[in-house]
Amino acid sequence: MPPFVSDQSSLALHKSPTSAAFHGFVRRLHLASQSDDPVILVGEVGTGKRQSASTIHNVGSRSGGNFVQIDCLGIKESKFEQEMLGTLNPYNHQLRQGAVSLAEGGTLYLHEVGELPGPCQTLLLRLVESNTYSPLNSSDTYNSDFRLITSSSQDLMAMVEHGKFRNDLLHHINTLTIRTPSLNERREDIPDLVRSILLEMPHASAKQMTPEAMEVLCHHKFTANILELRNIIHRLVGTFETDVYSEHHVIQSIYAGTPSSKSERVIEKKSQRSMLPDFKAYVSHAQAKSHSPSSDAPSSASQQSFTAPNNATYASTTYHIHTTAAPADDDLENLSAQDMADDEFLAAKMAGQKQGQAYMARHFNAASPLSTEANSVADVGDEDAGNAFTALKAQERDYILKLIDFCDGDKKKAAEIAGVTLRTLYRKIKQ
Ligand SMILES: Nc1ncnc2c1ncn2[C@@H]1O[C@H](COP(=O)(O)OP(=O)(O)OP(=O)(O)O)[C@@H](O)[C@H]1O
Repeated sequence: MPPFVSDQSSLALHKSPTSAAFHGFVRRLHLASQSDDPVILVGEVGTGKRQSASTIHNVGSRSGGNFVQIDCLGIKESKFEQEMLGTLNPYNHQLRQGAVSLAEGGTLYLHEVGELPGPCQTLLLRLVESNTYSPLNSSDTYNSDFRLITSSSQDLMAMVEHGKFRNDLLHHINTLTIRTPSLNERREDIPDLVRSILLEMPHASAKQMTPEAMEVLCHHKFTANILELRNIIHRLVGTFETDVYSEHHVIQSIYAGTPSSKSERVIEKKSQRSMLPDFKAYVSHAQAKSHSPSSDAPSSASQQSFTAPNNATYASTTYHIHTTAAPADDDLENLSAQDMADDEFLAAKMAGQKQGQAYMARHFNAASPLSTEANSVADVGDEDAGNAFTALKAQERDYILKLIDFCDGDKKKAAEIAGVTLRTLYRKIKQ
């Protein structure tokens, strides 16, 4: 593929960004656009490195020239040389221009420069040291005049330490280093990004999302950043025939990716691994909601049950999958005030008692996931109270075990969702 000469649109530098991370980043892009020094953009996959390079070009003094980009991923030495320097046809003496010539007066952008094989790194070093080049098959030497922008999603310093990247080349290309923030660091920008992605798509500009759908998206743990967000939005538009997307549509779009390449498959797997417990927690709440007698009523309590208790269901953005050590048995014997409050809460959840409902309304504003069964138990007469109590304990234990299962064994997460302490959770499954 020949070097790509692009005039693609820039990030809107004049638009005031929402998040502090993006604000600082845009300011650095703006400063870089005012200089002519080499820039290296470092950041995770899909954070907008390519787009940022084109922005620096479009806003800077070289915008009258071309923005020429070469993707260094998997490029072979001979190909890189041809693409960079151009080739003189020995038969008709026609010169096929390379990227260096095309970028004259403009910008040369090398995407994922860390992927360049050793000999290509040497070629690039010679070029940036001498500012001259000779096309293949030609003995003529030309002066080069381009601004160099590179990008990397790898740690080039570590690559230098491991002998995989030339130290001297790194020092030629990293005069200005700009880190592209990950989407997880700038979640406040997601609604704006969603709108701009929808606006770009044919027939999608009027589409909307419910607040709950946007909330799901804003709490998703992105592993491929804006690239992943774009895919989710495109999948939404391409899959569901509706003008307003719900959280169910969004969740399905997050999980319904059908990756086409090996690398995308890896990304998708990672994404699924990181989201699974939160998703399962969502499912458990959705199921509980649909079994609840009030599930169809659009009351604020049932609407909020997705985020309650403690906003823990999927609101945790730094959720890690891990196993949690159980407290020692002795610790479980001594009940604290919190333990007793938790007992009261769980008992209320299971029994549906009046004061329990008040307790839940006061503390969690949540509908009980077991309210159907709980109400039926609460209806029994006094003489059956002992049996009912034993049944409740069994249901309570069953509920917690199911919750732990939904959370892939993560008891801390299960405790968060149940709205009790980890200690209480252990006590409940032991009894
Ligand atoms: N500010 C933005 N607004 C809307 N879309 C954006 C923005 N920045 C990037 N994108 C889109 O996100 C996708 C990824 O951007 P880009 O290719 O620039 O990222 P990258 O870091 O170079 O990715 P990769 O490392 O995967 O090649 C592209 O489709 C791009 O159009």
